[in-house]
Amino acid sequence: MAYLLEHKDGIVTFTINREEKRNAVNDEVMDGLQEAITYVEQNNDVRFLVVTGAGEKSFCSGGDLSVFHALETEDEAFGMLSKMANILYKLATLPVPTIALINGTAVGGGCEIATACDFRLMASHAKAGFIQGTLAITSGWGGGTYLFERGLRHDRALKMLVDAKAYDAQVLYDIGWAMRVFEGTKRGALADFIEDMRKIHPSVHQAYKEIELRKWRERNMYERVMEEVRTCARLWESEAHHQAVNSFLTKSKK
Ligand SMILES: CC[C@@H](C(=O)O)C(=O)SCCNC(=O)CCNC(=O)[C@H](O)C(C)(C)COP(=O)(O)OP(=O)(O)OC[C@H]1O[C@@H](n2cnc3c(N)ncnc32)[C@H](O)[C@@H]1OP(=O)(O)O
Repeated sequence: MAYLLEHKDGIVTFTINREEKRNAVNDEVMDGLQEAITYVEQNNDVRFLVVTGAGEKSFCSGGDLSVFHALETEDEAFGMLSKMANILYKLATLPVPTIALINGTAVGGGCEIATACDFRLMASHAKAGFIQGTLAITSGWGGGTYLFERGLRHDRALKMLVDAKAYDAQVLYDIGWAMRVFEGTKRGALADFIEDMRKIHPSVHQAYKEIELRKWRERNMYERVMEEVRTCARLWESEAHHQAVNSFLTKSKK
């Protein structure tokens, strides 16, 4: 199974379960994340949604290039990108707090998933970055748009995007992208992080999230996310992008 879904003590945990592919996202993972979101929407006893990856090496390495390299044109790319962008928009606008429990490398779309969550807790050995630029594309699942809304200084957010490289956890904490850097188990880090929040009535959490979401609606977040998708789709069909993906896939096979 490409993902695991668990509901325990009010916490729904969605785990991308493709360690051998560094938890890359394929259609099954996308559908699983949608399933997790629908479950949270329909069950009032869910207090938190946690997204994480199996193992210790990777949180998520972004879109599965071995599958999505088959998408050649702008229209083909738009189909895949907008599917995940819509799912991440639902994740980002859930009424319960969402937590990216970053157990290992989070790059490309993996960094976008983490940015769509309210909070990012990072293992000290983990790295994260919007490395899409190395593939001659921009972020395409809405992550760039969320990044500019996450309260980081504008120059730091922009630098993350244009550097297109993975940063250490401590750097990401220093610039305000990661809220905590943890040693030890992710279960322990999560329990510690939600200890105070747990004591607060869920209606209060929902009310605060609604304040933030009202601001997002006023700022046309959904339309901006879809514009990001279109931009990425346009770059996707370039020769530079297809060459960069081929070069990654060929290197992997050696
Ligand atoms: C499509 C949407 C777009 C977006 O909108 O954001 C994207 O997400 S683009 C995808 C961006 N992601 C990448 O470019 C990441 C590529 N992967 C890596 O850079 C590295 O694999 C890693 C994540 C830094 C991990 O490095 P390492 O620990 O050294 O592992 P390997 O490189 O040896 O990988 C092991 C295994 O996994 C396969 N793999 C890794 N990432 C992907 C991926 N994104 N898609 C498909 N397959 C992936 C890799 O090919 C290896 O496979 P084998 O050679 O068969 O063992």
